[in-house]
Amino acid sequence: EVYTSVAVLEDVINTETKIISSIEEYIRLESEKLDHLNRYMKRYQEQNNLALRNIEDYLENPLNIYLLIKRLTVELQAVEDLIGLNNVEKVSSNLDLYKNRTDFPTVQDFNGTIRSLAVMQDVYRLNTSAFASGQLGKFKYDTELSSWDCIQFGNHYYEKEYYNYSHSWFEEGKNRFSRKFNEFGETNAHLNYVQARIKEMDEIFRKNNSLVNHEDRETELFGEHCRKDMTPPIEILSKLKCKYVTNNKPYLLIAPFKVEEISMKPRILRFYNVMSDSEIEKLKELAYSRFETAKISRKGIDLALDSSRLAKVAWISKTTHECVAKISERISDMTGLTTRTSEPLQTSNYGVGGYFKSHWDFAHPKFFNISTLARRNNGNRIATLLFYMNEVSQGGHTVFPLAGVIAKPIKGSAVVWYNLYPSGDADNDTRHAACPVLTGTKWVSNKWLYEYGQEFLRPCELDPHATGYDFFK
Ligand SMILES: O=C(O)CCC(=O)C(=O)O
Ligand SMILES: [Fe+2]
Repeated sequence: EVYTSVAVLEDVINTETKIISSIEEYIRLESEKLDHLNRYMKRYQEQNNLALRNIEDYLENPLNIYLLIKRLTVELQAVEDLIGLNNVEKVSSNLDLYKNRTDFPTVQDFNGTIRSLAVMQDVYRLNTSAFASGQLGKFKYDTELSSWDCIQFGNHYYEKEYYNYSHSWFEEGKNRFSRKFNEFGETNAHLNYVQARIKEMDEIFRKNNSLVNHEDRETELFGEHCRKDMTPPIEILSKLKCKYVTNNKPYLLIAPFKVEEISMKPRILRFYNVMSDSEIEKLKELAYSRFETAKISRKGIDLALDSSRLAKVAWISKTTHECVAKISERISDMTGLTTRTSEPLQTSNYGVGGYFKSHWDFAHPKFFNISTLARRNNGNRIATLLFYMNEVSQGGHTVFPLAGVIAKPIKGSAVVWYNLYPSGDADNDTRHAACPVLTGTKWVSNKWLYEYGQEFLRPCELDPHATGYDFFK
């Protein structure tokens, strides 16, 4: 599918250009054919009218007889050939060529796009009329949805039994119908359909005596944080520090890491300027060609469920390019941990309204048999580094609903936290989500470090839930 990545859609626009040329070519061929037929027709008519004026006189002339026979044999055959000339096939085979491309959108993409836009509307509580007239957050685009489009959204919410959203979309569809925002030759049948649905839902509302809205629990949980202002309250803010960190590395004395605490519990840090613009461009390029296979190679304890994550991901190993190895070294310097047991870097590009519902990055003992996992892999995901590769124009924040923490994408920065206590116990408060991208796109890279190999770098402490241990000592 293509709607799960905005980057993939860039190519789709070029394919669309080619499709438009194909259709233009078809119209040109068909127009030529019709012009030709028109000329034949005119000649036929002239001759026929002439004959009809006085049939006997007409047939007196042997040349007319010759021409009559000619018209109805040789010429008619030519006309028939012209009518039968199949431009459709020629163009269809061209179109098929484009449609068979792996990045060509399908009807599933169309439905997926509606689904994700609906999540976006729900999370950001976008007003239906405003949304349909191109108002997305603080931006107003001059793109309008038609009556037909509104019906599609209405249907989507109807099927999910989100009746008040459904109702508002059908209402919008009705208004737009009368305001001639309709297309595809919509008829009154559409309007009747919309009115029937509205009536049906009014009935449901009347029976339930209130508006019904079955909001998705997970969406509700992180949505609340996605809508919030990102500045933490002053009493928390005043306790958070920032610092230059060298981690006892001589070369870091010259260019120390700029680190900021963004949460105390769980402890979450943001490192600034830890991925350069050229590294970002390189990673995007490497990721792009790996997006397809990435889905297949997704295995093990990646907890991402397809339905809960709307992004394309690529796994990029250290050996792929020197910049990936460099980033790995930097990660060691930042955390004081080894990357030897880590997973390859995961680079993701979010799709239309792309989001990632609340999850833990580690295999949670509640859902996984940790001892089998530990034997198979390098233990559990001890720490997460989340690199932001661009600034999202609206939305796309990372939120930690249980901790009440919001991290905004800042290009070149990385947000870092431990998923596990020094004892190896899970830190439930690290549960987090990626808010839908409202406008723009979002690129991130994740690095997950594993327990194995960290024994001496991050030793156990007496208190199993000790949080004293830090990335910067
Ligand atoms: O993109 C984000 O903000 C979070 C991504 C994330 O949580 C993940 O990939 O595990
Ligand atoms: Fe995550």
